[in-house]
Amino acid sequence: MIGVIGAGTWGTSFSTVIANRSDVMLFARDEEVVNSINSLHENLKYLKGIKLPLNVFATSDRKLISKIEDVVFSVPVQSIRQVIDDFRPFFKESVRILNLGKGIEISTLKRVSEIFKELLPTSRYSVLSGPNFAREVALKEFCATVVASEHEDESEYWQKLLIYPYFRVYTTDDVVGVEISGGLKNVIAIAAGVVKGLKYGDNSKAALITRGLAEITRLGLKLGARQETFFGLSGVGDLLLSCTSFQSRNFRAGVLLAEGYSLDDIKKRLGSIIEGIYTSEAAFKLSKKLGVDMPIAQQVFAIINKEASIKDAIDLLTSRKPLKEFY
Ligand SMILES: NC(=O)C1=CN([C@@H]2O[C@H](COP(=O)(O)OP(=O)(O)OC[C@H]3O[C@@H](n4cnc5c(N)ncnc54)[C@H](O)[C@@H]3O)[C@@H](O)[C@H]2O)C=CC1
Ligand SMILES: O=C(CO)COP(=O)(O)O
Repeated sequence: MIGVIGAGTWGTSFSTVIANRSDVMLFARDEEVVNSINSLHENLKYLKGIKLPLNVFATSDRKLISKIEDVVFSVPVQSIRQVIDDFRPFFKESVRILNLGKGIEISTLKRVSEIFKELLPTSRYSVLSGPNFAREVALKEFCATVVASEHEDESEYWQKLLIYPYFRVYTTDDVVGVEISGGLKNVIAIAAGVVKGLKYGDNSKAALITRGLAEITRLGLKLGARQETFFGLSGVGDLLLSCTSFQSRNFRAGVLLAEGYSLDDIKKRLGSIIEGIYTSEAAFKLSKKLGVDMPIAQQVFAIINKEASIKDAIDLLTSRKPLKEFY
């Protein structure tokens, strides 16, 4: 039995992948979600219209995690600290963790691996990230993804468990690179949505994605990541996906910002987490702290923080001083 904490869109969809090889216990905090999964085999709140395999069960009883060795975390990054705390009394000491969340904690500027190291130092941590829209995965459309762990046997454990003809899993030991690329792509996806909402052309879109990748890579390298990771599935793969598709909530949030909707309205309309809103603040703070030039992320945060209008932000980005392409 594998445990999945967070029965939102991705946690529910990901359970269908695990269910190819193992029973799944989904931990939800919302009784309505528990009941709909157990009685209808469908998560009506987060993944309506998708029938779940019969070996996916749900519960709100945290104590049941004490019987489980392998735990997948699929909760928004700003809530992870709280959720670890809630479950901590019940975890096995050497619990194996696979994190699916994409982002950076604003209050500490920590990546998720660092939060786990702080709160559950004896756990065995891996992170999975890549171009994987939840609904397409649940529909078993082919995709690829990457699992990163500092310990090869851990990433290979998850690879063996999850890989399936429609779900191709690669491994790497570059945890920093996968966490930074997966988290930061959401910020650039908001900017890409703004560009789309303003009806800019395809040249603008390509420029934004490429320069977005350049600044994500600069931050990653400063934190010790490897350059090649940014050309991989969690890097350019997920960035392309999220910057070009209305399936991305971050992209849609950007479109709605450009159309003049307030942040509160956008959150209500989309109804599930828009990680880039929060990661833009963490990126802004990290870029200042580390002295890394991240002009697009900084302007996304300025728009979200109401320090700049969209017009001001674009004026500032397009009138920057001439630069070498890589610096
Ligand atoms: N939806 C997608 O296609 C993908 C999402 N992700 C990432 O996975 C993470 C989760 O995303 P989604 O499932 O889409 O979000 P969601 O908004 O659909 O679901 C979030 C889930 O976390 C739970 N949650 C939130 N705060 C909590 C708290 N304090 N305590 C307990 N539970 C809490 C919610 O009840 C809900 O079940 C995000 O970091 C997202 O970027 C990654 C790949 C694909
Ligand atoms: O991370 C994702 C796909 O890989 C999901 O993107 P959004 O959070 O923008 O919907």
